[in-house]
Formats: sequence, C-alpha cells, structure tokens
Amino acid sequence: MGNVPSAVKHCLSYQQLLREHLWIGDSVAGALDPAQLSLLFSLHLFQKETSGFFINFYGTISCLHWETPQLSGLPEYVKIVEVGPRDGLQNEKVIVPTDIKIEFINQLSQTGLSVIEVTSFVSSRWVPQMADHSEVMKGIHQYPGVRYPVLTPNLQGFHRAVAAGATEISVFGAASESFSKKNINCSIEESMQKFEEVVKSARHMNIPVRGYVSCALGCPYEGTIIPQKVTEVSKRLYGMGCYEISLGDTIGVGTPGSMKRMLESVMKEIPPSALAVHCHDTYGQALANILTALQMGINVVDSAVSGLGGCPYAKGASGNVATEDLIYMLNGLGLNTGVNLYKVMEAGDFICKAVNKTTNSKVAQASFNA
Ligand SMILES: CC(C)(COP(=O)([O-])OP(=O)([O-])OC[C@H]1O[C@@H](n2cnc3c(N)ncnc32)[C@H](O)[C@@H]1OP(=O)([O-])[O-])[C@@H](O)C(=O)NCCC(=O)NCCSC(=O)C[C@@](C)(O)CC(=O)[O-]
Repeated sequence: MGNVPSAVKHCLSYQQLLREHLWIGDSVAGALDPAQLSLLFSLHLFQKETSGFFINFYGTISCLHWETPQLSGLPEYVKIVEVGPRDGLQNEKVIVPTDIKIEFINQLSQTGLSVIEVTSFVSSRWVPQMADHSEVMKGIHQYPGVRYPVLTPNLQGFHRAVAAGATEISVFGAASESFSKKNINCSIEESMQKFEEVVKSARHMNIPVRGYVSCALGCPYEGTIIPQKVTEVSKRLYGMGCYEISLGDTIGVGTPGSMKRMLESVMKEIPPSALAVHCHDTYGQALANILTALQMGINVVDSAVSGLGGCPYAKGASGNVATEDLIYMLNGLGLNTGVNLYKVMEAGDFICKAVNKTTNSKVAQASFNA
C-alpha cells in the first residue's frame, strides 16, 4: 500500500473501522453510553444522506456505511445458527478441553447470536471430540434469549441430552444412502424410524426438533444427489414434526446453480420459512450459495465462527462458511442479524488461539492483519 494516501489507508483498515464504528452489527447499541448512542443516531441520519461516506469518531471520512437493501427478494432479518462449538470442534484433530469449549460458548452467547449449537450426544467411539457433551451442556451459562440445541441421533442420545439440560435438539439424516451408513451406521429408512421415535418423545416434552439433511448438494461417496431425493428426505423430517429443515452442503461442492435447483424442488413441499441452509466452503462457493438461498426466501443460515468445521465421516469436507464473513456480507446488504461482528471476531480469535490454528475467516484475516 506504499502509494496509497493515508485517508484511503484508513478506509482499508477494517479492524480500525470495527473499533471506531461499533455499530457494525446491530446488537451493540445497548453497550454504548448515551453520548455514543446520540452520535450513532446522528451518524445514521448522516449516512442516509451521504450514500456511503460518513465522518467517524475522529472526524475523518470512512467508507463503510449502513446500506439499505440493494438486491430484490431479500429478507429483512436473517437468523444465524452458530454451529462452531459442535460442527466446528467435532472435526478438530485435537480434543478441545471442556473448559475451553464452555468459555467459547459463553463468549458466543454475548455476541447477539440467538442460536448456538452446543454439542452432540453421539457415541464417543464414533466422535471422541464430543465425548464431554454432558459436561459442556451442564457447564455453559444459558443466556436469556439464546437457544442451545444439541444433536441427538437416537433415543439414547435424546435421553442423555435431556438429562444434561438440553431444551432443543436436532436429528441428522442424509439424502445419500452411503453417507447415512458411514455417518450413523444405518440406512435412510432406518434413520427415519429412529428419528420418528426421537421426535415423538421430544414432542411429549415440548422440546422443539430441528432436522438436518446432509449431502443436499453432493455426497463424498455417491457424487451427485438428485434434488428429488433431498426433497423426499426433507419432507419426511418435516412431516414427522421437525420445525426447521437445515439443508447441508456437507462437502461444499454446491454452486448457486445447484443450490437453486435443489431449493426449487424442496420448496414444492416445504415453505421457505421452515428451511435453512448449511454451507461448507470447500470450493469457495458458500457465500454465493447462501445469497442464492436468501434471494429465494430463506432467512435462516448456519455458520461457524472462524470457518471451523467439517464432518469426520465426510472425507474432504472443509470448514463451514465463517460466521464473520457471513455477517460482513449481510451487513453490507443492509440485512439485520442482531449480531455484533466485532464480538464474534473476538470469540473466533479466542478459539483459534486455543486450538492453535489460523482463522479461515477472510474478514478476520483482513482485520487482524490490517
Ligand atoms: C448413531 C450412532 C450412535 C450409531 O452407532 P452404532 O454403533 O450403530 O450404535 P448401536 O445402537 O449399535 O450401539 C452400539 C454402541 O453405541 C452406543 N450408543 C448408541 N447410541 C449412542 C449415543 N447416542 N450416544 C452414546 N452411545 C451410543 C450403545 O450404547 C452401544 O454401546 P456398547 O453397548 O457397545 O458399549 C453412531 O453412528 C454415531 O454416534 N454417529 C455419529 C456420527 C456423527 O456425529 N457425525 C457428525 C455429525 S453429522 C454432521 O456433521 C453433518 C451436519 C449435521 O453438520 C450437516 C452437514 O454438514 O451436512
């Protein structure tokens, strides 16, 4: 950046912008003192009139602004389901200590996120990284307004989850026979029978159940998965009482084209208000795929802080879309998430240091390296 004028350099330092403009993300207003709030309000008014430029706390011009929605068909609010503590940490080579997991989840709880997937009540022989599920569930501080779902593959997992204090669960199926066998050791049909039992028990206890459909855009063992198969499995889960179906691009091979075709098929059976997308970023398509889904009426998106994640039974799968990158895009589109980007970046920094890895979030990389 040798020849770049200092005013422009200032604009390019996103970390500085984050520090100086705490209103990036919506939920921070409560953390500001009255003087800052009043400044925020006047700046917001100023922004509206200056279409893209505003004066920051130090009186210099910055290039970031709160935009009004610019693309058609987008929702006003997007609910982010943070899956980092579960999907993220299940795939780490090292077993993350329980107290680090608890601290990580407690930090995420203070970012404005309304849903944080905490752990999974699966067999520790299959996924040793989640063996401390009960300790994590019992150890976290449950903040008001935040929901803490956990994964339960069968009744055994469900009962353990409830005993540990879980009040929301997810069952996880697949649109691929081979993946179902590798991941949960049963066929799709057998998995549906197990999920029926879980959902029935959960309903008796007023516990909401979410349903995942893995391999919605491709399978590590079978390759292409036809949209009709995804629709069929989604319909079964929705029909048995799952309130939301999260469509997983487990190995991150989808494109906006395949996302659109798959969603068109699924939406013939399930309203977009009951659908979510869960995009891994192996081929760098996750944000584009999410934008496609948003334009088609979906307003729930799964993501993992720092782009952590992957399924141990999906060879070649890389991390999820990073929550930081998702929020950055949604903020830029003028969509409300209620989540404070800066606080999410701090939680990401915490967990990356704890597991000794560099973040996969482009936004965090750009900011912390600025
Ligand atoms: C489903 C099972 C348990 C079947 O495993 P199984 O071996 O077929 O189970 P089983 O019923 O035959 O029982 C065998 C042993 O497992 C025990 N067992 C049975 N159930 C449980 C349980 N819930 N918790 C703890 N232990 C359990 C059971 O007690 C018994 O113990 P033993 O008598 O031999 O000592 C196994 O295959 C498993 O744990 N799989 C989990 C795999 C997993 O967690 N994958 C990652 C999550 S999915 C994902 O990441 C994708 C997603 C959701 O993110 C979306 C996307 O990206 O696409």
